[in-house]
Amino acid sequence: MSAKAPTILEKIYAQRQKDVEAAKATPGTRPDELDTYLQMGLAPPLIALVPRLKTNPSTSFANPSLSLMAEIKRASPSKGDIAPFVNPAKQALLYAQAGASVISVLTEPTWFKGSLLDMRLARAAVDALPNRPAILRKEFIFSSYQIAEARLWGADTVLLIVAMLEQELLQRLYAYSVDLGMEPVVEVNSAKEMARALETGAKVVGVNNRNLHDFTVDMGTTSGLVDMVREKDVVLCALSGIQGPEDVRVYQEEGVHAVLVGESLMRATDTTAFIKELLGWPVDA
Ligand SMILES: O=C(O)c1ccccc1NCC(=O)[C@H](O)[C@H](O)COP(=O)(O)O
Repeated sequence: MSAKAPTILEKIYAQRQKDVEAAKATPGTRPDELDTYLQMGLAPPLIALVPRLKTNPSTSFANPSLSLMAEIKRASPSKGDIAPFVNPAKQALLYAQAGASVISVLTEPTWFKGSLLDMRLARAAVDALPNRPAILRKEFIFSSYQIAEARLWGADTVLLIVAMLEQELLQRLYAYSVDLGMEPVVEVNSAKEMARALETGAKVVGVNNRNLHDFTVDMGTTSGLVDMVREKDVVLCALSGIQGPEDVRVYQEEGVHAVLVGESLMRATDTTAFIKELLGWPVDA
């Protein structure tokens, strides 16, 4: 009997383990060195994710209001190249000026063509803005080392994907991230994963409409999980597959608090106009 072929998530995980081992063995970025930098207070100041997600251009006129997590995505395993030569600093500034509450930066290099430098530049571009957006390290995280890296390179939050992590490790990484001042975005794709996310005490949960094993996108995935958090103090975000205002309107009516948009923003010819149209925000918002 032939062994089952690894899914894309398993392939990414295996490659990232090698990448992290290499970084940990490199003089200058060994784990004890990152710890020392953190203890010396060398990580840049950060902002709190939850309050930032609760402020957005629609706070004054929509109930519930809806925040934007805008992603910088050069490429992806499902689509190949999307915008390989995007300037992450300029893109981050555009997103921030259009009203994004969070800028999500993919830092995985092999399939997404991202890097920690992309994230650092996105942060630098928005750093001096009043009420700047939070910076999310969008990564396949399985080690506290990657969370320490994120903090030192200027993230305000990190992604923890429940499907990749045993509960004990998920809990440990969640606690480590909070210890460093970063409330993570905990990503789920099913009711079972949502229950595990809530068990950690997560305050921000992202439901990924994309199944990371087979790439299928089901926009009803988020809708199907709204009731699990309706009475809870949890910010619920819909991730992936969002292409137009109709997708967003449905989520907003269902009580979703934020949407994370990657590809359709990267392909927009007028990013600012597209954001306003997508979120139903006035042009001058
Ligand atoms: O985007 C992919 O093809 C992908 C495949 C396997 C694992 C993760 C993947 N994407 C990461 C994301 O979660 C998305 O970049 C993000 O939610 C934005 O999605 P979209 O708006 O559909 O670009």
